[in-house]
Amino acid sequence: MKAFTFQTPTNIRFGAGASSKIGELLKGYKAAHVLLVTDEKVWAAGLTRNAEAAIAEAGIALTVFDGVVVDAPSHVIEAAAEICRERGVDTVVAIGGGSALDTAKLVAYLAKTPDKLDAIYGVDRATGDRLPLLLVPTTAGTGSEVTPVSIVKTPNNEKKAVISPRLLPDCAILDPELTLGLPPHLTAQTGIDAMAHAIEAYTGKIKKNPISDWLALKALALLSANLRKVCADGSDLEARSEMLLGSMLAGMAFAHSPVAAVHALAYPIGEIFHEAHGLSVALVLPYVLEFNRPAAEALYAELSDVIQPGYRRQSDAADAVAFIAEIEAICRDCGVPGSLSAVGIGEGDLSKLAEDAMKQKDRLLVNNPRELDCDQARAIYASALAGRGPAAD
Ligand SMILES: NC(=O)c1ccc[n+]([C@@H]2O[C@H](COP(=O)([O-])OP(=O)(O)OC[C@H]3O[C@@H](n4cnc5c(N)ncnc54)[C@H](O)[C@@H]3O)[C@@H](O)[C@H]2O)c1
Ligand SMILES: CCCCCCO
Repeated sequence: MKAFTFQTPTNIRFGAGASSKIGELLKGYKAAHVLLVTDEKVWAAGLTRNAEAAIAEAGIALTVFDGVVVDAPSHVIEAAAEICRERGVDTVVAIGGGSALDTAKLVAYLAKTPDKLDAIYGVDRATGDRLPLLLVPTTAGTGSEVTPVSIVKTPNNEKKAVISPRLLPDCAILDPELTLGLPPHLTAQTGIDAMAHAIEAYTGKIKKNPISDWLALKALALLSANLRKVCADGSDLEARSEMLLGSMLAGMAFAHSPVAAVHALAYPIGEIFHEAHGLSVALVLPYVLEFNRPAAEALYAELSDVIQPGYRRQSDAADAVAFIAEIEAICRDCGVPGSLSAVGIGEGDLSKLAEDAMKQKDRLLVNNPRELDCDQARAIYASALAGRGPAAD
């Protein structure tokens, strides 16, 4: 068996109402002044209320930073880190989606180690200390609460990654009650992003390992069994719980066997057309899988009865086709638009999208089960523009 390493937060608290118990946890981290990182919508929805009450009950000072902006722009991260330094914050808590979690990870780091963000983009370049960090996801989701990754939007609208074990939190608190109010379109997009994490981790060419495989398989089983349910009825707490667990397991999986072409082709849609990350992923997912199929047939076949428990295995070829058809059906059933045209993308945009996707060659595309060049990336976008149906070869 190939050698591998595995790293994940040591402290995970999972359960309905878990965020209400954050006060005792913070006392354990000797917190005296907490910065709560969230965004206006999450705050206005009352999702931080229980945590704020618990922090007050514990006699801990609190500064609320509700300035998180989607895709974690660098200037927001730097501003919040400055607030920490100015006000003597000693602990960072985030309650929100991936944008809030990614913001908080770097706020906790930069508040303690005043690096320049430009100096720490990439792998293992953030080597300093950070403030104690607790992450509470409200989408299911990016899995950012258990990954060593923060994705940052730079001033020139590029998405850059800081990848360092320093970004893993001291504690991940998963409270499914906080996801109950996630609207159906966000539920679908974030759930499909989580499925893409599991699929790409499972087919990762370089770092796939037995633990990332087990995590990806369990994640995919949980996510595919519950996504339609929570899109139809967001009040289903058990289904929401399984989605949150699935997205966390998918995060752990891709943290060790990184994502690939689905994400490489999704990023430019977010950067150029400012579409939400999850939607960008969902718009290209079936088409990238179809492109990969010749090289990933056996692996996709292994996933065919994971996402459809009643599916009877036939042959790798047939099972891989069935797997992609079911992913396509999940996207369709959960309301994902069937064409890139739904977000204003036209034929004239495809070359630029493909050129930008190729910028992820060294970080993401290297993990893809099938090599792809710029022309093939453009052809995949063309298939995604043409809409539901077979993609490019
Ligand atoms: N660090 C990682 O490992 C990792 C992995 C994947 C994606 N990401 C990044 O995460 C970001 C996407 O995160 P996301 O998909 O969770 O969305 P998000 O954090 O950008 O939030 C999207 C919207 O959903 C709202 N929202 C969040 N939770 C809600 C709730 N429970 N009820 C109602 N509204 C709610 C937010 O207010 C926001 O308006 C992107 O920047 C992406 O690059 C990071
Ligand atoms: C290694 C880069 C991780 C990307 C996270 C998914 O957007």
